Amino acid sequence: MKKKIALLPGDGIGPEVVNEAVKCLDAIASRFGHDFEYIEAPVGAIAIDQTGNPLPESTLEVCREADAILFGSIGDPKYDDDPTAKVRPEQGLLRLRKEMQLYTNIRPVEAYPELIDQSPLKNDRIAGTDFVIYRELTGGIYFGEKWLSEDQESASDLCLYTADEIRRIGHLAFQAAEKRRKKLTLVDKANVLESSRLWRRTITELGKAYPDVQLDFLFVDNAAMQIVLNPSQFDVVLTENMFGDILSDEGSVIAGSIGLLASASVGDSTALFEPIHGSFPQAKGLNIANPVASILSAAMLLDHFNMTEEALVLRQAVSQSLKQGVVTSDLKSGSPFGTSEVGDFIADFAGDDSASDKLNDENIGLGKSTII
Ligand SMILES: NC(=O)c1ccc[n+]([C@@H]2O[C@H](COP(=O)([O-])OP(=O)(O)OC[C@H]3O[C@@H](n4cnc5c(N)ncnc54)[C@H](O)[C@@H]3O)[C@@H](O)[C@H]2O)c1
Ligand SMILES: CC(C)[C@H](C(=O)O)[C@@H](O)C(=O)O
Ligand SMILES: [Mg+2]
Repeated sequence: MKKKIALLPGDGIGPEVVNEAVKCLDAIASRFGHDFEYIEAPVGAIAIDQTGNPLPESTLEVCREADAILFGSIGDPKYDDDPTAKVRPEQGLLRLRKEMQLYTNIRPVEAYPELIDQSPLKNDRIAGTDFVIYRELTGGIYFGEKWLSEDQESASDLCLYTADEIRRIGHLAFQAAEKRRKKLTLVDKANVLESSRLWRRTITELGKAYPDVQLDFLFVDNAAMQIVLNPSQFDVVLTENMFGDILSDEGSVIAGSIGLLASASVGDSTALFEPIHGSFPQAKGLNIANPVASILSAAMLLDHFNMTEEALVLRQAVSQSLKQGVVTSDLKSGSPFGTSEVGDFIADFAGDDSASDKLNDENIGLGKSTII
């Protein structure tokens, strides 16, 4: 199959981890006879340096014309350390999500059996954890009206949601729950926020069309605690933009590292696949970043292309790297393996039909049980 993939490596470790994901996609393409064409375009700080714009029109055009977007990460300390900067790398990602109407961000969170002993959390608490966060991605406080007073003594970010915005992600989250363990937890702050009460009313109403799905509600402060205390209670977690951002980083502690968590952003046009982590600027160029989140994002991209077997093979290869300890130092202190060695191992395994054909398909979760 011929597919056009927009590559937006971005800043910091973005180019390094995307490079490993592309290695893996190439291995899959040659094994299964696909033709993946990559079109690279700048975004974030590098795009500001080149054009003054964190999301140049030409990049947006490349994304619109692609069958999928593989995104690295954006962000640079020179902007993080300057609160007065008018143009910021993050605006490139936010505008891309908005322009492409990528209103649903899907972030699977799992306790991997291969890594469970290394988790900072107690094994018996996290064993069997397998949930997916459906994070609203184009509304809420991120996109509401912003202002800073002239004397710079007060500032505001408006959190605005419409029922339609809630319904469209709500449908996707209920459909995911129907295909999984039929439980949906809406996380909000309805005891305080009017926008959260709108979420509760709208999702409760929507739930009537999904009678097989058990709908629960949890305040976000309690949810933050439950995610580390008793994460296996969750199946699909539906939440607004900022709560989803925060809870997914927290969820990565269950997996063992934020360098493992992938995501898919879907909506009305070309879907985008990206790790949940940022540009980890301290690691740039050091060959120490974990490429697995980016590689598992590529597996979600394969699922999106309906290349189910290909996605499974790639996840099996990741699983082998974890089993055999071919991991970066975030997972095993002092590990001799860097970003590119881990990527090579996974790509070689995924591309070798004699190796991965022998494996049992069972228990390969790694973000699989999700509709995208
Ligand atoms: N989607 C994105 O592009 C995205 C997401 C989050 C943050 N950011 C940006 O990234 C920059 C840095 O932000 P931050 O330090 O808060 O978050 P970060 O996710 O970049 O890093 C936080 C910590 O997570 C760990 N980590 C992250 N990625 C890893 C990987 N692949 N392998 C191993 N360990 C990894 C490191 O210990 C790191 O110190 C900022 O400019 C921020 O705005 C971008
Ligand atoms: C960089 C930032 C705008 C982004 C977000 O908050 O959505 C990041 O934290 C993420 O999780 O993708
Ligand atoms: Mg985040």
